[in-house]
Amino acid sequence: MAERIDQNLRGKWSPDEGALPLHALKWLGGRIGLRPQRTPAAPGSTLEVPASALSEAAAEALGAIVGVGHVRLDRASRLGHAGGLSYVDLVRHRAGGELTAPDAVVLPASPDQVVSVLALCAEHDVAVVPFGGGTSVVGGVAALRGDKAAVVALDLGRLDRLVSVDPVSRVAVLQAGVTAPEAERLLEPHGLTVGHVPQSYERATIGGFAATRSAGQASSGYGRFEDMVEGVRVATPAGEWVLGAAPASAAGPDLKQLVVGSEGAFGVITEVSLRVRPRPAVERYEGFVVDGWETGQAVVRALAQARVLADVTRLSDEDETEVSLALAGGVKSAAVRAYLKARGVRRPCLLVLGWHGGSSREVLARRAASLRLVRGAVRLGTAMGEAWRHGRFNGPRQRDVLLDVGVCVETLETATHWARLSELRTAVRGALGDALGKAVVMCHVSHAYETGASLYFTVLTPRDAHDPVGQWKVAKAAASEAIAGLGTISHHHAVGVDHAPYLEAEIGGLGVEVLAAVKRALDPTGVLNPGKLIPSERFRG
Ligand SMILES: Cc1cc2nc3c(=O)[nH]c(=O)nc-3n(C[C@H](O)[C@H](O)[C@H](O)COP(=O)(O)OP(=O)(O)OC[C@H]3O[C@@H](n4cnc5c(N)ncnc54)[C@H](O)[C@@H]3O)c2cc1C
Repeated sequence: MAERIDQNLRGKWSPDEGALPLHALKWLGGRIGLRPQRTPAAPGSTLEVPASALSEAAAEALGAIVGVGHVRLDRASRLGHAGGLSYVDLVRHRAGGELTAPDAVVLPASPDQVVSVLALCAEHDVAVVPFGGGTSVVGGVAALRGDKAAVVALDLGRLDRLVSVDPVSRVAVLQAGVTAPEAERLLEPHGLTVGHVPQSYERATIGGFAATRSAGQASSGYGRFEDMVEGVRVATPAGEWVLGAAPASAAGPDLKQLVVGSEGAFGVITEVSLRVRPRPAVERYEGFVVDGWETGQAVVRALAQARVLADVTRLSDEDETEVSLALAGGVKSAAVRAYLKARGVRRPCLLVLGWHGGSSREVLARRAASLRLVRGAVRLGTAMGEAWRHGRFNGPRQRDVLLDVGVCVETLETATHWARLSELRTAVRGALGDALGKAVVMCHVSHAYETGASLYFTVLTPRDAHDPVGQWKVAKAAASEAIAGLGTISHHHAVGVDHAPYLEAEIGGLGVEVLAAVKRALDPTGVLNPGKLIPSERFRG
């Protein structure tokens, strides 16, 4: 667990050294006019961390609950919990902007300890930022104190157990701090899987997924994370709350769904009861290319509406397909381009489909049902599908090396109904292009529903060396304005700080009031995650 507290990993995703290949640098030079600049990944000693504002009395009392060694006031621990992993967070850790560190890091070892910590923090006027994997990209773990005297990061890494497995009902209870790979490792002997595979898989936690309504790459087959949540155990300053007595219930509104997505503002999720599935014996991934975005989205819509989506269904637009081929480089991508040209595909859009099942027969039957609707596509076979699977977690590493050479590289996401999907995509691309000038704006659909789909954008542009944070903030605001009214401000990254100003436009003033009222009931003095989810001015503790 201790290795998770590593400030060096706040400036990049992984400690592995890597460099951008020459062909990719050349391509970026031509496409966005990049002139490479060096950015240190972890300047370490140059970052300023002010003296801790946590009172001695509070630190001692916290130590009495969690153990003295588990209240950390040292610089490395505090820097290791200063913010999440958005582009702006990474830039700040590379000394490109102001960084706010918590006054201390507190590591409870049990749900009961979390309840006691919250009561104590309320008594000592200390804000609490629940911290899972710290992979938030919307400011969800920013160390904001609001109107409190101090702020601590509540690292849930010691809540790392598989509590129980009910193989008959296919329900497993996991503690909140269990990371996704660890959850799979713990469930493997039972022949079970969670099936939640976001790109942040390697570092994010079960509690974080529940707190943000996360969606993984296989959401078409396994569902979004909230679909998997059977129950939650939550610590709040008002006491413990346990929800989820049955798989379905008409006992009033579904209160567990009020906790799921509450981003640490209502309580700290300490255990999650999850619907789990048998581990697939067979997984088959294939690549296809369709001609143009409109054709591609019509195919995905047809699959969704006929309810024959593959477990992984991912459509890249022309720009994303071009970048994938350009950055991959080599003989193979040149051969693919030549082949597509020969087949008359003018605007290649890559479609990756992946089916899971208990046997080859089952997988092939599901594949056949899907492929009946994938008309007019060029098949690139399992090699292309497997290449995608092999590189499915490479995004954050590629981001590290792009950052190293001075690229502003960030993502944002939304969702809307099919009838508006293209309008929304055009609006966001236009807003980002206008704000950033020479930029590549890529887009893909990776979560599809009968009535609509998500859109996920990745932006590459030369970084403004003088004000990298301001450069992205302007672009992000422009994109958020474009989204408002056409789609949701977040399909799966959550609200955090970044999207809080846009929440009211989506859920209405009454909606914000309802959230504030729930917070008042569970967290009357407002110690939990100030400034996240509910804008501070709308909540008075
Ligand atoms: C490179 C990269 C790729 C990503 N890809 C995806 C993706 O494919 N799909 C996706 O959905 N998201 C993705 N994300 C976003 C992020 O990984 C998710 O939001 C994830 O669910 C956060 O989990 P975490 O454990 O890191 O939570 P954290 O970042 O630690 O916390 C997220 C929020 O939840 C709160 N919180 C954390 N744990 C608890 C708890 N136990 N109780 C109450 N509140 C808590 C925090 O205070 C914070 O507000 C990505 C992020 C990165 C950096």
